[in-house]
Parts: sequence; C-alpha cells; structure tokens
Amino acid sequence: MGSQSDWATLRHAAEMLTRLGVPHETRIVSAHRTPDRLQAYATGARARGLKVIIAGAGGAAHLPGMCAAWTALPVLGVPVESHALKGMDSLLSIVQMPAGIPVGTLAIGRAGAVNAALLAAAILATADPALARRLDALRAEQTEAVAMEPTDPADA
Ligand SMILES: Nc1c(C(=O)O)ncn1[C@@H]1O[C@H](COP(=O)(O)O)[C@@H](O)[C@H]1O
Repeated sequence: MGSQSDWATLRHAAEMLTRLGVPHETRIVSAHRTPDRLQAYATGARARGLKVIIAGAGGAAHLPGMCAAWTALPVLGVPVESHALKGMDSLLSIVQMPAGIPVGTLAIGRAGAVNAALLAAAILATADPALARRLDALRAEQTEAVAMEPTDPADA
C-alpha cells in the first residue's frame, strides 16, 4: 500500500488471504514518497518467491502502475477511497493503463480489497488444488449465508 493510511482498506485483503491460508506479506511502498523502495521491491519480488502483488493506493494512485512497470508478475490494483474525490481519482489513476503494462483493477475500497485477495487466491489456485478447494468452500459458505427472505432491521 502507498501509505499507512491505506491499511484500513488493505487489511481486508490481508484478512481474506489469512482466512484462505495464503501466505503473504504487507508493506508500505510508495511510487511518490519511496520510489527507490518501490523499484527494489518490484524488481526483487519474483526472486523472493512472490507470485502476485496486490497494490492499493489512493488519490494520484501511481503505485500499481509503476509496480507493474517494474515486474511482469500479476499486479492487482485496489483504488483506496480518497476524501476529496471519493476514490474516483484513485480508480481512474489505476485503471487506464497503456497496452503492454497490465494492472488488474478492482473496485474502490473494501470490496476491491477483498476481491483482490480472492482474485490473487484464484490465480494461485490454478496450480494449487487444495487452495482451489478452499475457495470453493468459501463460495459455498457465502451462498449458504444469503437468506431467501429479507428481515426488517427493526425486528432484529
Ligand atoms: N497514491 C499514493 C502513492 C503512490 O501511488 O505511490 N503513494 C502514496 N499514495 C497515497 O496518498 C494517499 C494519502 O496518503 P497519506 O494519508 O499518507 O497522506 C494514500 O491513499 C496513499 O495511497
């Protein structure tokens, strides 16, 4: 993530990865504030055994794109909701990459963070049958949890 302030959003990705038993690390790396750290992180990622990178940032969110510029590993971009523009700035900064340098862009905020983790897990699951089974189980659990009939919150 680009800043400590993004953790409130990106922690939802980390929590989902933990729930699925996917080993991961969390780091603050900024294309703007720590450009050398970003270059070192992204160029060294494959050699350190990383397989997918989730990059979340807000505002002028260049982190995912610059990360993808430095590595051909899959990069999933999470637009963090900004105060000024509600995350539209983050989304548009991340999504419109030039052909040749892809970033898989997710939704703004918490849903995007959760789905980035699920998508990262789905990518890893193509070579990990046990993880694929855990993803299927999670889907079944989600389906089971959706009630057929709505309840009035006042009755709860
Ligand atoms: N967009 C980027 C990048 C980057 O793209 O490299 N680095 C930090 N930031 C963003 O600045 C916002 C405000 O950061 P602060 O809360 O630290 O001022 C954060 O959402 C962060 O992702």
